[in-house]
Amino acid sequence: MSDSPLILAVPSKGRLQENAAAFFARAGLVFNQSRGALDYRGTLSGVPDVEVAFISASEIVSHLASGAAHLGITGEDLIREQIADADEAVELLTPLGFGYANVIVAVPQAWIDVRTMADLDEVAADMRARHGRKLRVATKYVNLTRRFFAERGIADYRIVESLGATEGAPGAGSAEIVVDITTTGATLKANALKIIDDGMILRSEANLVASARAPWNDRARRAATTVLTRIAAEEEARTSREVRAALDLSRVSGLSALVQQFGATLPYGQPAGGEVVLHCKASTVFEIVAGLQAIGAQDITVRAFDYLFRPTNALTERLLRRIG
Ligand SMILES: Nc1ncnc2c1ncn2[C@@H]1O[C@H](COP(=O)(O)OP(=O)(O)OP(=O)(O)O)[C@@H](O)[C@H]1O
Ligand SMILES: O=P(O)(O)OC[C@H]1O[C@H](OP(=O)(O)OP(=O)(O)O)[C@H](O)[C@@H]1O
Ligand SMILES: [Mg+2]
Repeated sequence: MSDSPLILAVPSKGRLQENAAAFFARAGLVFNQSRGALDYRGTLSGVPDVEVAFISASEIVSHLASGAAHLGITGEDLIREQIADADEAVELLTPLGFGYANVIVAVPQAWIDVRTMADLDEVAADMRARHGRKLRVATKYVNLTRRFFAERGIADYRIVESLGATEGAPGAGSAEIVVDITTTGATLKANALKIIDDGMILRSEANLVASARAPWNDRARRAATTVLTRIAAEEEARTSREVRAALDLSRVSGLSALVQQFGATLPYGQPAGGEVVLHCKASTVFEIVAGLQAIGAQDITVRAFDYLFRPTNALTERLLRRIG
């Protein structure tokens, strides 16, 4: 246990699989799945001390909660649903820009007078009073639903646990309303359902998540640092540019002002021999070029990188702060 490897849990199927694999590939992290595509375990090419677990997005959450995995990619919806003390158990290191899904409350379109959670509360009370029945909510997000309804003071309802095709429940007569995830809205539409105006429970996306309960021995820490450093270097590269120019050394004071104004850096020091190399945010590049031209710079080039390794990175810092 004291020198167990880093366990990295990666979605093996479903919506997140392809995006997660592409995300790691961009960071130069390539999986080796020795015994074919169904194999549950793998390694990372050229990164020692990492064991990759290929499991479903929902299993990844269980592994992170128990400490059976150190790092994983999964949806925030599943984290909030499956872990009661999520903020103690895990650290969301960074959102990943894919796997967007909203957890929402939806009712039949035919309920034209029901637009808000307050309207829904009235419907529920009414059903209880007139028919002695509770409003049935079909969902697999049982905990998120209970929390959200309680926060809004709605108590006259009953959850019908659903394991799939949740949106079909009202049509099938097994529930009146649903709580589920939606991305395009196509499934809701196909089932003649509409979202309640203030019925947004959670805006979710895929996250890179660390377990606070995994055995963070030195070997696992070192491996995690390698993985996170590459991920951060890819992200840093994507949002940064290098600008080079020929600059008369008498104009260097103008350069310092420009660097400061746009939060750029001179990573290789003050220009020597008339050549300037600066790094800046991609979004500021043309303003910096204009600024350089204004102080007489010539032959200005702008380049993107594959990776930009800074002395520290936010991902590693966040992990180390959390696991101590
Ligand atoms: N349109 C979407 N529908 C479902 N999940 C989505 C969608 N968009 C993003 N996701 C994210 O992907 C996660 C996993 O969903 P997915 O349906 O791929 O799981 P799964 O592993 O196939 O499990 P299951 O077979 O139970 O659906 C969701 O919890 C959510 O975070
Ligand atoms: O808003 P949309 O873009 O239509 O997507 C939402 C649908 O996608 C998911 O189901 P999935 O296909 O994963 O099937 P499942 O219910 O078996 O998980 C989710 O449970 C919704 O039913
Ligand atoms: Mg699904």
